[in-house]
Amino acid sequence: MSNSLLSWLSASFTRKIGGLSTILLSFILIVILYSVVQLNTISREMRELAEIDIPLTQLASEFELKQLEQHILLERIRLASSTTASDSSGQKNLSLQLNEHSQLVQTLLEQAVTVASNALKTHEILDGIQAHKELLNHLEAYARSHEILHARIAQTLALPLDEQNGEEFETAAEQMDLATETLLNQIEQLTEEVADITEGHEQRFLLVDTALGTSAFVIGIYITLYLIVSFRRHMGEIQRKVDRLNHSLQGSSATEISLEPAAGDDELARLAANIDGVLDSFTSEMKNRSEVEKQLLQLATTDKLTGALNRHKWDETLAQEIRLANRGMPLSLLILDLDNFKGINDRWGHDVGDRVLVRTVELIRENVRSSDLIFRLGGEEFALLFRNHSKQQAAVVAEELRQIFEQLEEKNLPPFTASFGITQYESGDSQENLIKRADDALYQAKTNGRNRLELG
Ligand SMILES: Nc1nc2c(ncn2[C@@H]2O[C@H](COP(=O)(O)OP(=O)(O)OP(=O)(O)O)[C@@H](O)[C@H]2O)c(=O)[nH]1
Repeated sequence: MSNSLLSWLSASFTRKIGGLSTILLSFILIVILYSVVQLNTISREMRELAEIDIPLTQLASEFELKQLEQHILLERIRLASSTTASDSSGQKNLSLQLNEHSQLVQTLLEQAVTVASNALKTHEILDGIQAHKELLNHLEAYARSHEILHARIAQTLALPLDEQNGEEFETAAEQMDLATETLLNQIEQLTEEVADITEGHEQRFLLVDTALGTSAFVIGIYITLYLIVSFRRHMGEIQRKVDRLNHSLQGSSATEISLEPAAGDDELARLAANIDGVLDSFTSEMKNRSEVEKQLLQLATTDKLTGALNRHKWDETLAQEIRLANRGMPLSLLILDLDNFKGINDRWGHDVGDRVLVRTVELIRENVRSSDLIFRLGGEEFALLFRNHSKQQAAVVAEELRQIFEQLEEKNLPPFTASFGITQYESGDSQENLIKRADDALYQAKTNGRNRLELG
């Protein structure tokens, strides 16, 4: 249980919203289904109530009328017996009317019994089955007692209403009135009871529906608040991190940042804008870094004065080029040393000497391929590596350079010459072997008079 709660808490925002929305929708669906079922039941109850209640109420009204008529008839009989005791034809007439009246009452009773029986057979929803059963029993009992009482009254009326007979008449008449009144009360009570049951159902439905609706509303509010609070919390955290990152990329202090979004700001829009800022800063930072790295690499591998590759790069590159030459790619090495450079320095000064060194590299670069590598080994000594060149091809280039130096006439630059020692990679050569052969050739060129080239 706690595990599933933990996994839910750490689930994605989309999953959380989906889960909570499913709960809310299920709840609302239950409320709707419950309402539909209850409303349907209540509507059927109302229909059934109308089907039973209306005919019973009508019958009850007719009973009331019949009771009144019966009362009047009995009164008339009493009156007739007290005033014209000898008029037996009037009494007979009234007796006949009472007979007719009694038959009408019996017909009404039969109708009431039919209504109550039908209610018992066809209506299943109302809880008033027991009450209807009781009413049916009452109706049947009343019908029997009405028949008996009427027979007793008729019997008394068959004779003159003397004192004894009159008493019997009064007793039977009173009992009939009482029985009719009791039955009317029972019918009224039943319809009220049934109405109360339906009303109770309605109230219960309203209560449960209100409770469910309120619960759905509370869940909805809770979900909304939860989402808002979580959203704001996560958004605040992300915002703070982005701000800090942005400021640290821009080199300012993170503590100076206002963390509250500006009033009316859309948090997501603000976050997107800040991420853009971070990306911009990051991109320019990366650009600066790669620029710096490039500069550092250049400083580490090139000679500051001439721009030629330096001694450190020379060792690394020569080893690499020898590995390639070992696989069959021709490689030639040329070592070039300016002649009597000390004399240039002495005569023209160190700065002029520097300019000669710079110009030497420029001239070399202008006259070799871009794939040929130029190194300053130290002082006024340079090395060139020619890939895919034999030493004869390298000698052609060296001769060109020699002539260029020799013939160079430039303002602010003294004349100068150089000597060249040239060799090529032989199978199994080490770095030292290769360099030594070139050095020896250079030495040879120097001893042979300078401003010349020798092959080793
Ligand atoms: N201007 C300048 N001079 C340098 C630099 N590095 C070395 N030198 C000078 O180069 C000179 C080299 O002199 P040497 O080794 O005697 O050689 P050289 O005078 O050229 O004589 P050979 O090589 O035998 O023809 C020294 O005087 C160094 O001070 C530099 O960067 N700039």
